[in-house]
Amino acid sequence: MNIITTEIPEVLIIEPKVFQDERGFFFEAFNYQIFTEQTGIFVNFVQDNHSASKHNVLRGLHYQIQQPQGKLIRAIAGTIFDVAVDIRKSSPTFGKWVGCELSDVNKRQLWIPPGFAHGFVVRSETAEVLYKTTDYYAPKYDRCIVWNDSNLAIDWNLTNPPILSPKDAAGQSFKTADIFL
Ligand SMILES: Cc1cn([C@H]2C[C@H](O)[C@@H](COP(=O)(O)OP(=O)(O)O[C@H]3O[C@H](C)C(=O)[C@H](O)[C@H]3O)O2)c(=O)[nH]c1=O
Repeated sequence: MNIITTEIPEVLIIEPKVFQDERGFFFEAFNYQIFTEQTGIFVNFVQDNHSASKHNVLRGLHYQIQQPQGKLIRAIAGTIFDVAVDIRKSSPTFGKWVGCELSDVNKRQLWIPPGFAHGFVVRSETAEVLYKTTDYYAPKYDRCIVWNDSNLAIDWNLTNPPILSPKDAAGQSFKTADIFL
């Protein structure tokens, strides 16, 4: 497993060791012992999520005001641009974002600890995303920061306006977001 650091020290890009042969490929998508030994992060994933999206769908930026979720994200089909925003008020990188292309080709994963807003946009025709979370879904604590917030100024590199859920289209601005972290 290869670990690539990002401009936010706690957000990591993980490249699994992939075994290719004439049949195809195999890799361990998650191994607790290797993950903790190589990252020094002790995680307890309690939920596996799976979403499928069309081209140019943008999901996010979501965060939780209580029971914040850490996430280990990967695309098992297609390509997404995955973004993490540091919303930890005490953090030296508060308000900073990092993005990474995740795809079924690069098989990269993104580790985003609790305390971040998360979102992604689909760059391929369709994409299927799997992600593990360190806490359970709690809709009453779910919040959304609007994807194109001018203070965050995330470069989604879009050619057309994204397809959003009504919830995401009505997201808060970063400045008015009720960030508790
Ligand atoms: C997230 C979630 C959703 N749901 C139900 C609630 C809705 O009826 C339906 C769709 O939910 P939502 O529109 O919130 O799904 P996404 O827009 O993909 O939200 C996710 O997208 C961004 C990228 C994230 O990082 C979060 O994991 C999550 O907020 O699934 C559940 O039953 N359990 C869950 O854990």
